[in-house]
Amino acid sequence: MAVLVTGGAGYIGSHMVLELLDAGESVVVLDDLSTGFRRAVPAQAQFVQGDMGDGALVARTIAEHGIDAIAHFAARIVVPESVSDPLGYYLNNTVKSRALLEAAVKGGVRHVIFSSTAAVYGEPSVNPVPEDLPLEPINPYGRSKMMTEWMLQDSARAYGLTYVALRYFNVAGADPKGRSGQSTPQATHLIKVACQAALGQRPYLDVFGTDYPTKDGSCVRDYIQVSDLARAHVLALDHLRKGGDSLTLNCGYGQGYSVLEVIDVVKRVSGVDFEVRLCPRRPGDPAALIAGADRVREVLGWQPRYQNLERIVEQALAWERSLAESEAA
Ligand SMILES: NC(=O)c1ccc[n+]([C@@H]2O[C@H](COP(=O)([O-])OP(=O)(O)OC[C@H]3O[C@@H](n4cnc5c(N)ncnc54)[C@H](O)[C@@H]3O)[C@@H](O)[C@H]2O)c1
Ligand SMILES: O=c1ccn([C@@H]2O[C@H](COP(=O)(O)OP(=O)(O)O[C@H]3O[C@H](CO)[C@@H](O)[C@H](O)[C@H]3O)[C@@H](O)[C@H]2O)c(=O)[nH]1
Repeated sequence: MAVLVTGGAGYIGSHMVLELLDAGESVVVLDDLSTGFRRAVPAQAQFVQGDMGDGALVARTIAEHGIDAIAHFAARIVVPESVSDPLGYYLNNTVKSRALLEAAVKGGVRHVIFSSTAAVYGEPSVNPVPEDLPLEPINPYGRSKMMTEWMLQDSARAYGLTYVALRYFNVAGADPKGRSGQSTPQATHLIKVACQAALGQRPYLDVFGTDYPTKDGSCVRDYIQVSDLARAHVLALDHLRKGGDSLTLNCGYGQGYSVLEVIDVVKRVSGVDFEVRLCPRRPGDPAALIAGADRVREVLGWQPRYQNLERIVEQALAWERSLAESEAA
């Protein structure tokens, strides 16, 4: 038995690969390296370079490696890009997920763990957001993910596979042992960008919006540490392999931090008072997104290990330093 990790050369997928290897699993990574990195895949994992939409390649990979479960991370993930290129997003995230699922069903794969997102909720009417809130995504990225959730639901009913859809809130930090982290040079994620500003790799940091109806006017988000998140996937896989039902679970800590609070923590932890510019709102940003986070703990017995923003920022800073050192070498 082996687990196929699509997008395993990317930020979150590479942490899942580490978590699976640490748990003694056989791992095969399928990644087209469009935003991922070959060096992010550890030597103990098998690597197949290719497109998850290539049904013949996926079928061959499933058969050759005896795949019983797929952890499906591969996607395009930049919300504003999905607004300017919706068909590109529906192709990669929805149409190619359909091809992957078809090959999985035909190849007898029993379980799928899917990377969904808080973006399926759009502008939620309540916070913390419960999983059963009606889905009203406000951009093509969120819709492309919602449709894949629907395909999974329908496929589970029709073909008997089981799945866990995990709706991530804001993912941050890096492997505590320094083996992986967020490597995308043009990443737009707040904690990454703030760490780059602290290390002098960016001249300043923009705060997008200071007039939101929140505690200090900036947006509030629930930041979950990436290895904690990967651990939830491993528990989800155990749950399915033991015969558990299909599930949809939020992944967050249930704790919100404003953009200005995050910046304060990055300044304090780094000891650098970098320049911050107050800017107009960024289109498409909901004011607040906090996970209703009880279900994942109750159903999977998930216990976070790194629920501490200072610690998450320390990991992100350490990773940025190591990236800078490896680029300089
Ligand atoms: N980063 C976040 O805060 C966040 C939040 C919610 C959900 N997610 C979801 O988590 C998953 C992983 O995101 P990430 O932050 O690690 O992004 P990432 O860009 O680092 O990783 C995506 C990986 O998928 C690969 N890929 C893309 N299209 C592919 C294709 N057609 N075939 C094969 N490989 C392909 C890329 O090369 C990359 O390695 C995505 O599904 C994303 O939607 C991320
Ligand atoms: O330079 C920056 C970058 C971000 N922000 C703000 O910081 C917050 C968080 O932004 P970001 O880190 O870009 O994450 P989100 O836009 O919240 O989206 C993330 O979290 C979503 C789920 O909550 C996922 O679906 C997305 O893939 C993932 O990028 C938002 O209010 C941004 O406006 C700034 O003010 N300045």
